[in-house]
Amino acid sequence: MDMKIVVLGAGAVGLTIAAKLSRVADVHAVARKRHADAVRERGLLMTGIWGEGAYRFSCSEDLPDAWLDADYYIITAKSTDTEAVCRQFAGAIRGREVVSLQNGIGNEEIIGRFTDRVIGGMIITGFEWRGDASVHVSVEAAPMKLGRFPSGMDDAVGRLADLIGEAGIRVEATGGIRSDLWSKTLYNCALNPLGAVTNVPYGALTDPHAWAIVTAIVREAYQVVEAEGVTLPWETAEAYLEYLRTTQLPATATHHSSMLQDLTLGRRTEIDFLNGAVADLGRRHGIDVPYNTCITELIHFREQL
Ligand SMILES: NC(=O)C1=CN([C@@H]2O[C@H](COP(=O)(O)OP(=O)(O)OC[C@H]3O[C@@H](n4cnc5c(N)ncnc54)[C@H](OP(=O)(O)O)[C@@H]3O)[C@@H](O)[C@H]2O)C=CC1
Ligand SMILES: CC(C)(CO)C(=O)C(=O)O
Repeated sequence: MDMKIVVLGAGAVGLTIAAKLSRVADVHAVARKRHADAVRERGLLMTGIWGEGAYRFSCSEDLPDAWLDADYYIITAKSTDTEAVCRQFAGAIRGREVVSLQNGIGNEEIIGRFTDRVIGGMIITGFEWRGDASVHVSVEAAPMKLGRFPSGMDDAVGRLADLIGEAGIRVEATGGIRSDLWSKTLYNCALNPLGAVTNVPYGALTDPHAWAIVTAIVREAYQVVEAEGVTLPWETAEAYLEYLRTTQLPATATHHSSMLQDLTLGRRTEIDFLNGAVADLGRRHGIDVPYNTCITELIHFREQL
């Protein structure tokens, strides 16, 4: 019997993941009406590095009863909507395997208030809207990571990773997902708000003036990660900055951060789950976090303009 997967809050990331998974599993995506209508009429249109095509799968604004026994519920709404999505589908996700495939720090903790089976996910691939239910997959810096939150490995994580791999997506299961979530958060904290306030793609941030700010943001965040007891693959902030500049940045140099896209569309950003979370935790640990505090305030100011 095929595995049953439900994607909740399916937008650029969620509809594309649903499309790929629909080739190897039974999939239902909960999306906004205009996307759901388009998926039903002509399928999700995908272009870019994950291949081209029209993918048909079950998609609606609600969660039909037939999907209340899904094996996995994957949340791909913006972090700002995690709480609302969990509340809306609380009856369905209680006691179920729920995966967060979102950016930032705090989503898994929110989901953990609604189910005791939380899987953390980290994805470092670019998904851009090209129209209703039409997504371009632009860049990819590393395989997706999946792991039991806050730590550990088990069969449920392994089975999901195998399925996602079968669907043709690069993925690795890990026993230390918090490390991956923080690694991605460092990347987003370093690049997203600065790219958003200056209206440039990531690649432009290697300019020495911009890089000085990136460096300060990362150094503060590094102290916070250490205080949180999370071990990252790089021993020091400087080692991470070198990896960011020479490996991660070139792979995504042309990308305009999702935060810039949010500001352009007049939407709330995920800043409180990125630099805002770093600033909050820093204050709790007694660490000075002026750069993360400043860039968080700046983004909140821009959100209102
Ligand atoms: N885009 C990217 O390249 C990447 C994004 N990410 C992360 O993945 C997450 C998702 O990003 P992305 O896909 O770009 O975001 P999108 O805004 O494209 O997708 C989220 C979708 O969920 C919808 N939604 C929210 N609540 C509900 C609900 N209750 N019922 C139905 N639909 C709902 C939103 O609708 P509405 O807008 O109307 O509220 C939106 O269409 C974020 O955390 C992001 O940071 C991670 C890696 C890459
Ligand atoms: C660069 C990218 C697309 C990588 O996942 C990202 O995280 C973002 O724009 O916020």
